[in-house]
Amino acid sequence: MQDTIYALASGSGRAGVAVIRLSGPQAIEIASKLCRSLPEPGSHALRKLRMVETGELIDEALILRFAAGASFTGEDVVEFQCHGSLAVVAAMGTALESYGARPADRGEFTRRALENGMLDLTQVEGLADLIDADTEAQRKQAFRVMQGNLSEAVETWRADLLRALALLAANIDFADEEIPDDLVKEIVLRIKAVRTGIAAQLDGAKAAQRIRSGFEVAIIGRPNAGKSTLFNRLAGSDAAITSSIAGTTRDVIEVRLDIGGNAVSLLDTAGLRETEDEIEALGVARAKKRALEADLRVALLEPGQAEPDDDVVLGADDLIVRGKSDISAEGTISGVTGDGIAALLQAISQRISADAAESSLLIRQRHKSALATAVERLDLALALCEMEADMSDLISEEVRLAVRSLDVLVGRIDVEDLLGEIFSSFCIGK
Ligand SMILES: Nc1nc2c(ncn2[C@@H]2O[C@H](COP(=O)(O)OP(=O)(O)OP(=O)(O)O)[C@@H](O)[C@H]2O)c(=O)[nH]1
Ligand SMILES: [K+]
Ligand SMILES: [Mg+2]
Repeated sequence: MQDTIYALASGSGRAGVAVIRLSGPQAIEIASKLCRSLPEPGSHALRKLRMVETGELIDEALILRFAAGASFTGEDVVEFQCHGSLAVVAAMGTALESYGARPADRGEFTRRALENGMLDLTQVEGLADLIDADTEAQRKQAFRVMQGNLSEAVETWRADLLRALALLAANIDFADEEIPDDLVKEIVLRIKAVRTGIAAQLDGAKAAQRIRSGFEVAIIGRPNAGKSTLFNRLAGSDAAITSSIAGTTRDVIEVRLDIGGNAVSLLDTAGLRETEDEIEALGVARAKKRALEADLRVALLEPGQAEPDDDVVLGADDLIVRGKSDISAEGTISGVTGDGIAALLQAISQRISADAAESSLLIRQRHKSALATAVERLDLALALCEMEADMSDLISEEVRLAVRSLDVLVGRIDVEDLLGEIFSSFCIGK
């Protein structure tokens, strides 16, 4: 029999209310000892909680009871909304353990939800992201995946491919006879439709992962252009050292910001120039590399500089700003006075939002890999469909392998290998 597990599901420390969740085959029995009569499944009631042997009162709590099959884990679940003191939570733990429950491991409630089919693997990943969400875009994206939007898409593709397989099986039954054209056409149409749907998701994978991990924005320019000063102004802190000595910044310095509802990693970089200084040269190399990899570059020009140098090639979307507007007539921005900062943030926000709008539901690298494999298989299948000879057997095999990739994606197969990694990021009580 499964253990019955409990954990504090709300944040730890002093609070108005502490939510303690109890789940497992003995949940009802254990909870009944503490509060004599439980509310009906699917309802709640206020109850005094006491130790059955001594009659000692622990707390008065709101009890929520969920029926097996209609709870988060799929098991019998009782939630106690107690007073949120450390002492009440500790006393509840002692009581629950004395009646046979044990503390839950990290992510154990969610693992049970997965095992009981309440969530699939992508939904678990969406849930993990929702709990970690800092920005509005992260929340929206995680919520969609947790709700099962990716699962639904996968199930639709899977059903279409299974239908294609059924048609192929019928095709094989025609053996040496002429294969009906219509049948081949329908098989090809179905495979193509699925391929198109998957490809659209793959197109948005990069943006989806950027929403999750943050868009990188690199400030670049000549030494002493005022990059670090601008960086500190945008970051709202003194994260980077600034000075009048050219070549002050060496390492890439990074701060996390929320710009217009998107997570951004803002990068300060070494001033770009030819230099004899070995360490500064390393810094310049790093600056170039990170600037090229970044999603957006902000080229800061020094007074008198007509256009950006070509150390780092800029794209059409990259931003060019003229610095030190407090001492230079052509300047548009000043890290010292804050002039033009709002407009720069607005421009960054606009570009990132445009990228973010392209995002799909593929919030993990493994989603992308699984679907890329599926597309490869479908492309092979489609190439085989073009052949003169009857390739039904080989086509079926490729389609089956594509279905297999979809099954891996939602965790229908090969799930065990992934669980450790996925649940290690969960907190206790989830
Ligand atoms: N007047 C004025 N001075 C500025 C402004 N921004 C930076 N400075 C000055 O310019 C000098 C260089 O500033 P930094 O922010 O260190 O420049 P940097 O581009 O990071 O320099 P490196 O890291 O050496 O490449 C310092 O003396 C700053 O005080 C500005 O907007 N206006
Ligand atoms: K400097
Ligand atoms: Mg600097």
